[in-house]
Amino acid sequence: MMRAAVIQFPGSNCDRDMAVAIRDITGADTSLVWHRESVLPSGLDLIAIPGGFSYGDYLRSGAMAARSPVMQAVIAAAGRGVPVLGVCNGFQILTEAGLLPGALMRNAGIRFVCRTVGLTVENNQSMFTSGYSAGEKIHIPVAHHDGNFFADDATLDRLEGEGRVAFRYAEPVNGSARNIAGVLNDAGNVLGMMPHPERMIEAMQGGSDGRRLFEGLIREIA
Ligand SMILES: NC(=O)CC[C@H](N)C(=O)O
Repeated sequence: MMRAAVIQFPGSNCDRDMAVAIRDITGADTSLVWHRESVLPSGLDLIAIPGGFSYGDYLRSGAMAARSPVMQAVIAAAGRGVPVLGVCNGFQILTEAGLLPGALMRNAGIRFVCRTVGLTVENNQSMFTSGYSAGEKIHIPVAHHDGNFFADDATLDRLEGEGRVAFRYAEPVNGSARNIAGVLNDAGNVLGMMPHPERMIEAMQGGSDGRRLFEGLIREIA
């Protein structure tokens, strides 16, 4: 059976939603792991870093969480090829931990943005995006004040050239460079994205475009 872990930090608030999505869609044996742990459950097939307001977003969103003991284990697992999915605050934590390039700055419009946005699937060849077709337009909610992705032009060119832009906003949402909403690491086993796929897994939530990320992932991992 597939095994997954969802990491919890003080101030995480999407941890249970993420665990429910993973359990319901993939059937994985999913544990919640507190940030003070320095050892992860063995044999993990997926690590999820959920959304929220770790450490109250003080200093910079994700900066303190990135220095939690558990992140050393997450970095080691990512290095071994274990898939790591970071959503929203999770994306911020992954950039702060150096697992993904760039930074998430304050939204260009200063305000918190909380609404369902259109995304285009830029690369459907990754283990996280194989449930979509290339160029497909999907709808997934965002809820953040620091979603404005920044990287220097050389890094952005490299990300685009290597197919590491997984998702792009269909229209400007937060000032993100080149409307980037989600990026992959070099090896393709780490994805960070600001939109919340775990909040769009059944009709009751307004759609199921997020569900297909997890469905694609289970097929890739199984
Ligand atoms: N939903 C979230 O994960 C919020 C992320 C972060 N605290 C922000 O507002 O930018």
